Amino acid sequence: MQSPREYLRCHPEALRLYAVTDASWLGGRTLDECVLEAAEGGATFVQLRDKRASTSDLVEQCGRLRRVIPGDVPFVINDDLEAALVAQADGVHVGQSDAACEEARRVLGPEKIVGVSVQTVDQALAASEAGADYLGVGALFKTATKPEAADVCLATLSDICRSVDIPVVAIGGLNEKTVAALEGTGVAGAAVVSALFAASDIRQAARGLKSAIDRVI
Ligand SMILES: Cc1ncc(COP(=O)(O)OP(=O)(O)O)c(N)n1
Ligand SMILES: Cc1nc(C(=O)O)sc1CCOP(=O)(O)O
Ligand SMILES: [Mg+2]
Repeated sequence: MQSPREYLRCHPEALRLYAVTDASWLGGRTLDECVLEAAEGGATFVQLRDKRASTSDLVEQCGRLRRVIPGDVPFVINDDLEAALVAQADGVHVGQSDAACEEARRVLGPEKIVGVSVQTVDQALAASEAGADYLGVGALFKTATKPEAADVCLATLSDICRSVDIPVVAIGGLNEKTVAALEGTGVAGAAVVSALFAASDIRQAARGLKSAIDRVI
């Protein structure tokens, strides 16, 4: 059977509509039902992101989410290497203040996906050299989900895409309208939190986002 890492290498389009969870946008709905709706609407990749959850909470949430996420949709955990290892997630996403990419690779092994957040070309080259499978670049637009996120302009995003041969996803303030700005940048996809999980109809929001992304990428 193909490993998650090998699957992503063969199917970079799996990054097109990258759903990042955030429990604060769910408005009383369960995470499981929201992620199921996102997947049914066309989300192609899922990241479990819960900055307040303990490792054991993440492992438990991961077990429940795995049951609703289709088998061909890669599923990674944000930040927590131990949770990703214990829960047997498809991989982990780490930022510049988290465990280093090399450490993530050492802990999870050669078959899992390691995604790395970068904001500059130098960081992108370093992450690629360290064995990252894809890069997350943001924040492209201001976002209430993470108001403290540093700005990255579209020119830097394009430079990063040109400088590495691994796929890049953009993140930060992306919605059905703003994804149009990604045209021509070279990104493989858009990572989205609130435009999916704050929507009253998540399935419909995912469909709209997927169509909008397919028009520009
Ligand atoms: C796809 C994707 N890109 C970027 C990030 C941000 O990661 P990081 O900088 O580590 O910040 P937190 O998400 O941990 O607050 C991401 N999570 N996903
Ligand atoms: C989790 C995260 N990381 C970012 C970064 O720039 O690294 S922006 C962000 C939140 C994105 O949320 P929304 O889709 O609601 O704008
Ligand atoms: Mg992080």
